[in-house]
Amino acid sequence: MISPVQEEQFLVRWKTETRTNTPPFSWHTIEELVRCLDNVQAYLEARAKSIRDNANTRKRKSPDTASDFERRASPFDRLQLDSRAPSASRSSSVSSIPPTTDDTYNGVLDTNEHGFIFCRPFSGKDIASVDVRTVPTPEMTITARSAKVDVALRYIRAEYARRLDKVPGARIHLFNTVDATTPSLRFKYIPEYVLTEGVYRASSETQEGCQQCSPHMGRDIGCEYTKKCDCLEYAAVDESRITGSDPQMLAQWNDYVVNGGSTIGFPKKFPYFAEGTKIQRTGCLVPFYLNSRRPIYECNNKCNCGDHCRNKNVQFGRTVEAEIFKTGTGRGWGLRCKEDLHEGQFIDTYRGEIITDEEATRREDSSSKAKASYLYSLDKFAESEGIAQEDLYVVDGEFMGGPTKFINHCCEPNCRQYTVSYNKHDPRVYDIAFFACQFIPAGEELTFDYLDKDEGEVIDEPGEDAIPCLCGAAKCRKWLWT
Ligand SMILES: C[S@@+](CC[C@H](N)C(=O)[O-])C[C@H]1O[C@@H](n2cnc3c(N)ncnc32)[C@H](O)[C@@H]1O
Repeated sequence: MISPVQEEQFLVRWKTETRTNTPPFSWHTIEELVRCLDNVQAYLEARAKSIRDNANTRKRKSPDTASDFERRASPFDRLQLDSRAPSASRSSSVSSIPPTTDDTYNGVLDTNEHGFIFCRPFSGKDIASVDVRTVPTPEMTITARSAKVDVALRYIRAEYARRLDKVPGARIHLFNTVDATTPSLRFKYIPEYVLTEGVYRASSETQEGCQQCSPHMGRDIGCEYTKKCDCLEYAAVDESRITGSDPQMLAQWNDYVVNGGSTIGFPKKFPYFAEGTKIQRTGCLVPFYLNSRRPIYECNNKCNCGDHCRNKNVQFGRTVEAEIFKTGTGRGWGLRCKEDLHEGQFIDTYRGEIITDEEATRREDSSSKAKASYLYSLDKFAESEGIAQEDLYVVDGEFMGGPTKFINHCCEPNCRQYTVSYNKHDPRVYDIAFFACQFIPAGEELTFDYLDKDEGEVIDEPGEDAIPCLCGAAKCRKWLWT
């Protein structure tokens, strides 16, 4: 089912028996359109064919346009249809409609609490008139009557900017000197994950806070005695602090190395610099975590250490201003920050709908290969906790999420994503957080490696439909993923 968070409406222009300049229009939800899916499908296929037939005489759109991403966002791809559902070939033909030409918009309509923003069902003359009895709001009528493409694009830009203004945290800007397009309005900015059907977080009762710590344990940094902090129970052991000066601990450690068991009581590695220098900034990830794949366990609101504990960071969200910008290099939109970022600095989390593995497979099967770039499997603890593949959850950030959805891939990236957990007893729901893995000057595009393999891990040969990589790095692998 489509999430009801943002209901989309579609303007249908009805075909009449006789040609008319004032064809009847009416507004419908996708559920209503499904009832006449065969007609809609026939229309889309006819339209696709007509665009294909005319392709030679039309200006070819570069792949660096919004329509490429709009196309993938076909609501039909997201419909869970019952046994009368169209075949796979039907949904793939819907999602493979060629891009519209410059003077058209794909007719997707977005509604919000203020009413309708834009409509333009197809190329040709402006919509001459709309039957106001079938249009839900006066704003929609006015906009529909005056929806020239350039006007519409400005409406869309203004609406997108309005939505960005409402996103909590440091401001997000939109910048495009390449063309008049705006990222799709079919995207809802959400501050937290949205849990969909069949997805459950561990109950908050399972969340423990550290009880032996206090806000002031000498250095005013919260959980500074990492041997004591319960939140760091599963964190990496700081072996450099296990020495012969404490023979009992050394013996326990040697026993642990041979026999395994709990690491409670050993000193742990604190994830962030608690006190800074010019290079090692307070709050930035320490090199051990920066260069490893170890999960980061942050303190939480059940802890005794208080709000200012330095082991709380990602949970407070983005603090740097970000800018979504059109790359102009065939990679669509990208993301950058408006200030310098230090090595190990937290940028933002990845947000989206959390869906079951089964639902992720369904969405992948009914979408293009590029869909994979929005799906993150929450599988960090699968092996250690023995969680079967089908029981894992996946984050889908394509239609709901945050600005990190715009971070492009680079084979020599400047950011990396890390696992951050606030509830060590919940191995299926945790945060994916982006940190700068080197100094990043203001304005430089943020990138990470979509494959993110461990060093030495073998990467499969690219398949026939591998997406070519345009990162331009000296060591570019030439494709995004296999
Ligand atoms: C998660 S999205 C990133 C944001 C995207 N550029 C946009 O405009 O919405 C991933 C998609 O961006 C494009 N992309 C990202 N990195 C790329 C690269 N290095 N080369 C080519 N395309 C890239 C691909 O279309 C990919 O499927």
